[in-house]
Amino acid sequence: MRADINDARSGAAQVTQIRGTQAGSRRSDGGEGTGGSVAELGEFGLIAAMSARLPTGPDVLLGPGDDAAVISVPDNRVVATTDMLVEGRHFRRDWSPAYDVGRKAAAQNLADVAAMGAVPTALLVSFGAPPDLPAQWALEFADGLRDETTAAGASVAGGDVVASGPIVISITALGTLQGRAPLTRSGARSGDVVAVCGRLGWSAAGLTVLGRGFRSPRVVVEAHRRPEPPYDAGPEAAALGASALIDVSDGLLADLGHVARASGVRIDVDTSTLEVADPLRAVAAAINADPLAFVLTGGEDHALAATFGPDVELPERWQVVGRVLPAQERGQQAEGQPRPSDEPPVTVDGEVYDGPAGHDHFR
Ligand SMILES: Nc1ncnc2c1ncn2[C@@H]1O[C@H](COP(=O)(O)OP(=O)(O)OP(=O)(O)O)[C@@H](O)[C@H]1O
Ligand SMILES: Cc1ncc(C[n+]2csc(CCOP(=O)(O)O)c2C)c(N)n1
Ligand SMILES: [Mg+2]
Repeated sequence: MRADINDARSGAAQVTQIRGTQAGSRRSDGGEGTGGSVAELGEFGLIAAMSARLPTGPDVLLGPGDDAAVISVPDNRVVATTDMLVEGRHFRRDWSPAYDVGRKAAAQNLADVAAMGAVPTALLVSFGAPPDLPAQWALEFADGLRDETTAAGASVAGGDVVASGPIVISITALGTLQGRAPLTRSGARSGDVVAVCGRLGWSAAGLTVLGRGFRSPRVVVEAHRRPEPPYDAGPEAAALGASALIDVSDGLLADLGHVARASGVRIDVDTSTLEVADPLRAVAAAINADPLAFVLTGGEDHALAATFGPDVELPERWQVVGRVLPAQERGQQAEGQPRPSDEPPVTVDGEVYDGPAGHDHFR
């Protein structure tokens, strides 16, 4: 067993060596960053150029270069999640630089690991690109991936490249629970409070601005291009004894809906507790909309939303925004009323929210 690990470790060192050599030769023969397309780089040139820019840390025993990676599993369990980004659906090349798409692609996946109360260890990155994509785009994308992954303390263990129509990115993130129990969506209990750590509505406001052909307020455009999930708040929530946890990717109401349904409870959000930052107000005013809609239903900021028992003392960055209520009893329903399972599981100031709760890819 020990010997295997040692073999794998020495293998990883060799791979690093090979990657360094390949990247070096690419650079010296002008294949990288000279304005050529990914087709000119070729499949293996692209892999070499991208992987030379990506980080491998101690959990990756064998990184890019072989048929598969070998990653250590410190506590005998691995947290695994996968997410896609499709050009035109999740990002536009004229709205976001490649570097930011790399950061966002990593962030979206790393946040899902954090949302289990876990710490990310490694990413596997699949990248589909049209052959005429400038190689520089792919390399800057890799730089963004590298920086976000490193900031979260993880590595890129491998991936795949393929020719595609629009750019398609599929990332699998792995993580470790470090001996803790996973924080699922199903543990919320009536009497708990709902608390959020991170920004809400900023990315949606940025998307609105970009969609109307503007580039300001700059802070919301930046927030849309480059989310900043509070990764360490996931394990923190676990340590505080949270009962459920989720990242807000589709919208607060939509994602709290997942928690409420999985837990068999209702949740009421108290809008008086929600911070509506000035840039969100400015965007809403410009389009004659309600800025609260950004906060309640905007996705892609990847804040973490948790439920905690009422007696848990929360650090300042966790803002209590609502409470968990018992599921409505069937017996209380008047005849002809919708069955409890049809009731929206999340209300806003005690009322059913009038409008979509968040993003739905197929609606
Ligand atoms: N094609 C699929 N096959 C199997 N399971 C799937 C598939 N698509 C989604 N799931 C599962 O459904 C659950 C919800 O998926 P979803 O992509 O909505 O995740 P999310 O965490 O809610 O969103 P996000 O990834 O944006 O944070 C996850 O557990 C996911 O693994
Ligand atoms: C060009 C463009 N159009 C629309 C959006 C908005 N958007 C796309 S996916 C998503 C929810 C999370 O997705 P997933 O569930 O896949 O993680 C949102 C809010 C965007 N980012 N870019
Ligand atoms: Mg999620």
